Amino acid sequence: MDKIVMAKRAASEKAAQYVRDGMVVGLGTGSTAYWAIQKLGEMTKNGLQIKAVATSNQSEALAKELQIPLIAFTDIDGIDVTIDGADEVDDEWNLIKGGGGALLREKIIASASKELIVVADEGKKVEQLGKFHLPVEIVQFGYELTLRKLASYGCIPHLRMSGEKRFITDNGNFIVDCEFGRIEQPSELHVALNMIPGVVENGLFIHLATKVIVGFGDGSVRELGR
Ligand SMILES: O=C[C@H](O)[C@H](O)[C@H](O)COP(=O)(O)O
Repeated sequence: MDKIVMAKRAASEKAAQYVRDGMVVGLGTGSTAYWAIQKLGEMTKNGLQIKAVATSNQSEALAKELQIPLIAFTDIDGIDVTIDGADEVDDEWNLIKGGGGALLREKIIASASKELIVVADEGKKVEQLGKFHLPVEIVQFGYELTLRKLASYGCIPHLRMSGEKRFITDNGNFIVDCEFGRIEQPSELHVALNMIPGVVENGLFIHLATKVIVGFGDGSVRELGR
């Protein structure tokens, strides 16, 4: 198995150990969270009793395929634990997410979770956020204007494409990948970007992660301390 895949899988399988009978579990999105969902599928097959909510149509489909029981939001008060990946994690455990375009649903579910366990390969750990272009979900109407506003915050905005077409999120919106280079003040930027009319949500996850598990190419894992 490829070393990065091994790292992603190891971190995800470690995170799954925190899931207990009776929990409501948030299923993340992406190539790392994929392994957590796989592991939870195996655990439910072996008798683990959980109910899950998914952060994307893709993860929901995978959960169904693995026969992980899903529950409607109307039937839960909150979420016990969510396991999700990240594109970048800094020393404060602030994150950039949304590389797969799922940031809005991910943030709604992370915000409703008592625990957000972030699973990542070692390449995702950074000292400062911003090398990865920050994904921002925007409504389609007037997107040219929203792009200009985003640029006024010091980034080069790239409207995300999927082949020849514009990428459309599960919520019917566009994604703009904002090239900042370095993000000096993530908390302030997070608030400022969400104030722009047309912006639905941005991929900065500030103080939401409660645990970060990093996987390595040799299959070992490390839980980060703060
Ligand atoms: O929109 C996608 C999510 O935020 C992913 O969790 C993030 O992009 C990390 O994905 P991956 O585990 O595939 O690197």
